[in-house]
Amino acid sequence: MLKLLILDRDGVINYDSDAYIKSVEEWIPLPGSIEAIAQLSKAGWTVAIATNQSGIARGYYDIATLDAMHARLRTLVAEQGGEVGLVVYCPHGPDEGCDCRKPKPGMLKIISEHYKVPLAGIWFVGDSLGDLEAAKAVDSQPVLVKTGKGEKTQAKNLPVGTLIFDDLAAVAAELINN
Ligand SMILES: O=P(O)(O)OC[C@@H](O)[C@H]1O[C@@H](OP(=O)(O)O)[C@@H](O)[C@@H](O)[C@@H]1O
Ligand SMILES: [Mg+2]
Ligand SMILES: [Zn+2]
Repeated sequence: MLKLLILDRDGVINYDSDAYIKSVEEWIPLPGSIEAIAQLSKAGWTVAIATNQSGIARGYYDIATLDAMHARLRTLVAEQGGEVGLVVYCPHGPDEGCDCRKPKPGMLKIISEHYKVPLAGIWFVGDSLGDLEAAKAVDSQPVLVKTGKGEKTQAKNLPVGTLIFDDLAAVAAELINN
């Protein structure tokens, strides 16, 4: 079966900001994250992304800008010999009642259906409680990294069984070496 790993974006792959990541220039990879994705990819993992992007609904940036951020991510990973799989985002605001905004698991379901891989036990790596709750909702494995909002999230009441790592590089090392 396909080795599928799903990542949150802001605070896991790139630095996050309480002012949102509003441009390609503000989209700055966290140390080791690009290399981690490339190494996972070269080790046979399919790396997909599920990201809330309410900044679209709030009018802080547009879809073209979001796509440019993801093109940048793909280029950087490709330069390291890896590739990025499906990127799914929720462009909606918190009050729109959509099915895709985490902590709802809609984006995880889209990725599961795209790759025909059941979500049970699939690692979903995030920095926010909503990421972990989304994983739990579909019996995936919630994985918290301490980057982004992760240290603050760690102080909250985490879903039972949540795994905790310092950063995405540590997650990659665990998956590749075990
Ligand atoms: O971590 P992912 O899902 O990749 O993306 C999070 C971002 O969409 C933004 O989500 C916002 O939450 P609200 O959407 O305003 O509740 C805030 O937390 C921002 O700081 C953050 O940049
Ligand atoms: Mg995040
Ligand atoms: Zn949505």
